[in-house]
Amino acid sequence: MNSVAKFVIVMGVSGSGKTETARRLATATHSAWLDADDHHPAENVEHMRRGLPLNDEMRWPWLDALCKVAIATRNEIAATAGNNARPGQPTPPIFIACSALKRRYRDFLRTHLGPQLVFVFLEGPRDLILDRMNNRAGHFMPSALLDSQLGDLEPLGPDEDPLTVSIIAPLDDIVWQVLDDLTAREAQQNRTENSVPPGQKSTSKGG
Ligand SMILES: Nc1ncnc2c1ncn2[C@@H]1O[C@H](COP(=O)(O)OP(=O)(O)OP(=O)(O)O)[C@@H](O)[C@H]1O
Ligand SMILES: O=C(O)[C@H](O)[C@@H](O)[C@H](O)[C@H](O)CO
Repeated sequence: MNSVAKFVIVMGVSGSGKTETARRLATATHSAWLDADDHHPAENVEHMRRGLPLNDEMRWPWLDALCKVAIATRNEIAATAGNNARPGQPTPPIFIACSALKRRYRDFLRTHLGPQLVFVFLEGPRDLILDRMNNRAGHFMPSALLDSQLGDLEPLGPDEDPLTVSIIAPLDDIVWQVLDDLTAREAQQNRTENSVPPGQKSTSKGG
């Protein structure tokens, strides 16, 4: 499948379905996935557990740690793929569940993870998200923090090559919408590359 993206970040507020979506995307493509929640410093998790929203200062070290893990994972996969060399077989992207609420966080992720990064924004009504948060068990994030999450949220702008998906749809539909879009991006990239005269081909596509 798609090789335009090295990383696909599933973003949105708490409870919008990032974890489930990223996990299912990875299963469908036999790829890896990461949950950004696993890379918060312990103080951040404790802060949220107590019902307090994170601020920028608390989010920067977390995003930095996440980038390091994402790059290490990508390198590990590339090394393994190299050992099993299957020529012409592109490496699927790593799927990452990460809130990435603000534009400046996404710019940081772009700077550190490179341009082959696609953001998928899970968009939905507050009441539906609240309901899903209240009905899931064993998560540290209190639903009382949803409004601060919505307050911080800066949806993808038109210049961010946005892929926005409604979370009203069942998870399987969301997964297929994302995969269809990634495939379309891949086809578009191939068309663009094939329209470039030989000798001037872009080298930006990598594995
Ligand atoms: N499209 C959907 N239809 C039905 N249930 C969903 C859908 N998306 C997510 N859910 C359910 O909603 C709950 C919240 O989803 P999930 O934990 O994946 O959200 P999240 O964005 O990762 O939240 P957090 O950032 O707090 O970890 C889960 O119980 C999940 O199974
Ligand atoms: O940016 C943030 O405020 C945090 O990442 C939160 O989004 C939580 O980590 C997550 O939503 C809870 O699971």
